[in-house]
Parts: sequence; structure tokens; C-alpha cells
Amino acid sequence: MVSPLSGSSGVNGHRVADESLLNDEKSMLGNDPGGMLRATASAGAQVREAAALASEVDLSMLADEGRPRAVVVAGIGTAGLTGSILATVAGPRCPVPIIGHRSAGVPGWVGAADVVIAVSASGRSPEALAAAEAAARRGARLVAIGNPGSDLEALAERARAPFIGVPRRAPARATLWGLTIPVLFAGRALGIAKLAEADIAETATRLDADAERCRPGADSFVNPAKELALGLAGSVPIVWGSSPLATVAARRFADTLAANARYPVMAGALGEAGRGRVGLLDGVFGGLAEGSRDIFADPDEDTDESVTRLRLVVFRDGGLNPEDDADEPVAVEERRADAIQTIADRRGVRCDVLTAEGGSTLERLASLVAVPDYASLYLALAHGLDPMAVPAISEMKELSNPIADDLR
Ligand SMILES: O=P(O)(O)OC[C@H]1O[C@](O)(CO)[C@@H](O)[C@@H]1O
Repeated sequence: MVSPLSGSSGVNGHRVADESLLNDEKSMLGNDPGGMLRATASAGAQVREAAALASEVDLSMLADEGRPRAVVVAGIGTAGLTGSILATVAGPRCPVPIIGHRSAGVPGWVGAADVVIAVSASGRSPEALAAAEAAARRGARLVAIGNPGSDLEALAERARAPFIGVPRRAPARATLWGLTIPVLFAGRALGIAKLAEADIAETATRLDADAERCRPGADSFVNPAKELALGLAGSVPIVWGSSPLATVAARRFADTLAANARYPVMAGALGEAGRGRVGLLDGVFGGLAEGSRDIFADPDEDTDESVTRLRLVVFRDGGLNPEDDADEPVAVEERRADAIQTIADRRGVRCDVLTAEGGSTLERLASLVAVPDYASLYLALAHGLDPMAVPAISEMKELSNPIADDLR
């Protein structure tokens, strides 16, 4: 029997995206048996619910021993991304290093002076469990976040550490906001991240508004997520972020495009790409592919599917406050973002631009995550793929699990 958390038609799909599959809401919902569209639409509700649940947990013991030497956020996949979000919200002047740890256990130097935040949507990833265990063993302050009633909760209980339960109603990647808010609460309790109630409320409102704009019933000409998905169809997407905040969103888009739509994506910081990977725009999938195209043809009408092309997506931040004393002035980031658009344009490489909006770091991040999250689902659906199914990931777990191996 197919479990409600695993799809069933992951390997059936069409090589060429079919826009008509995005036109009929009812059949689209039928092609999403796991309810990923619905789960993604709950982002705003996740923020509110997680904030309510986190505020019921006494996190004061985290701050009892004063400012930690370092904060380690341990978890894999979406849970791991919450560490990057905490670092972004804490900002470039955060006095405490925030280290994301995406493998089992914790770094060798972690000890009593440090804090470990172990995150796992299921509450049973070996990485987060091993991190929580190691933190308790080494006397580090621990807070665990994840599925209520899970092994992670039991472990936190044994370690007398606070646990913030995040109800599990969807796969981890559709629970980003439910996992993120408790991590930010932990950061706030430690005095390293500012998180005003108004920021939380406005972020939830923005996520609701984006869910409305991107709803399945909205046609592609008014639905920014369908438009983004159809533009990416058949391409190799490259997603670059203009700032650290925008780069977190870019990496998130790479994760969801890979997991939901099964597209290979390159993502990263535009600053770093500008010193290296930007050269891709001159290569076989970039300028060379575009050079073979009829220059008078409408780029959006181009139907030559035998040519694989890059499609650039630039996430622009612009910063909350240009006077911020971040390491890099906002003006430099802005010039770089303008430059990449010009360079793409000169080579005929098509480019989508998303610009952050909102009055807080959290809301700005949400504004760069919401539409792309939906786009990854629409791209899957346009290819006839069940966005929830992850057969290769399941096989990977099965084949690499030593217990399963012994039983064979
Ligand atoms: O948050 P969890 O349940 O620990 O899962 C970690 C990661 O493992 C996966 O379930 C894949 O195995 C991802 O979807 C997820 O982000």
C-alpha cells in the first residue's frame, strides 16, 4: 500500500512539458495525489501555528549560561536549510558563529560552551538524532525541533532538553516554515536573532498572499509561479542570489526543483559565481546554444527541443537598509545583479528576475521562496510527474541502509 507521505507515479512523466496540464485545476489536483499544492499553500498557516507552538515551550534554559561560543544547527535537507535561515536572520554582525551541520553528529570541537539545535521534520533522521545524542553526551545545550512523539522528542526528554513539536502533515520540504520558526525562536531566546511578533505576522500574511497569486486555479498569464515554471521547462536552470539572503532562497529553489520537478539545477551566490561559474554563459548550453537560434524568432516561442539551454534565474535582494554595515555594500550587490542580466542578454540567455519585498529579513526571504516553491510543483505537474514521489531517494535509503542490506 502506498503510504500517504509517498507518491506513486514518480517515474511516469513526459519528457516535454505540457502547458495544458496546468490549465485544469481539477485534473491538476488529481495529478498531485499527495497534496503538495495544498501543503505548500499552508506556508502562512505553518508560520502562525509554529509560532504558537514554539511560544508555549520554555526556552529560557538556553540562555541561562549566557551567550554560547557557537550555535550548531544540525539536520539534513530542508531541516539543514533552517540553519542558513537562522544565520541570515541573525545577520552579518551576529557575535556568535552559526554553523549548519548536515551530516551525522556534531563537529569535533562542540562542547559545553556551545548550543546544538537538532532539527528533523520526521524526528528520526539519523543525522539529527546523532547530533542530539552527541550534544547531550558532550554537555552542550540542546534544543530539538521536529515531529511530536518521535525518537527525537524522546531523546530530548532523556537529555532534559526543550523540544518544540512541529506537527507532520507533509514531507519535510513542504514544512519549511513549520521548521524554520522554532529555529528562529531558539535563536531569539539565545539573543542572537531579532524576531518581532510583527515580522512573524507580516511574513505569514505575505505567504498567504503569494499562495493566493499562485493558486492552481489562476491561469499562467496571471500566475507568477506557472509562468516561472513554464519558462524553465526543458532548460538547465541556474539560480543565483545577489545577497546572502537571496542565496539562501536560490539554494531552496534548487532543492525544490530537484526534489519536486527532478530538474538538475545549479544554485549559489552571484558574487562567487561572478568569479567562476558565470563562464557557463559562454558554453554549450549558454551562448553557443543560443547562437544556433534564429535571432528573429520570439525567444518564448522557441520550440526547438533538441537544444538544451541554460535559463538564468536571478534573485535580487536590494537589502533592507542600504546603510546597513554589512560586509558588502548593497550598491555592489545591485551592480553585480544588473551586470549578470546584461551579460545574459548579450548572449541571448533568457533570464527571470525575482526581487525581494518586505520590511523584515524573514519576510524578504519568504518573498523569494513562495513563488519558486510553487513553480517547482507546476514544473513537475507540467511534465506529468507526481511532485511528492521521490523513488530515487527512497531507493537510495533502502540500498544504503545497513539493516536492509543484512536482511537481503
Ligand atoms: O527533516 P527530516 O525528516 O529529518 O528529513 C531530512 C530530509 O530527508 C528527506 O526526507 C529525504 O530522505 C528530505 O526530504 C528531508 O529534507
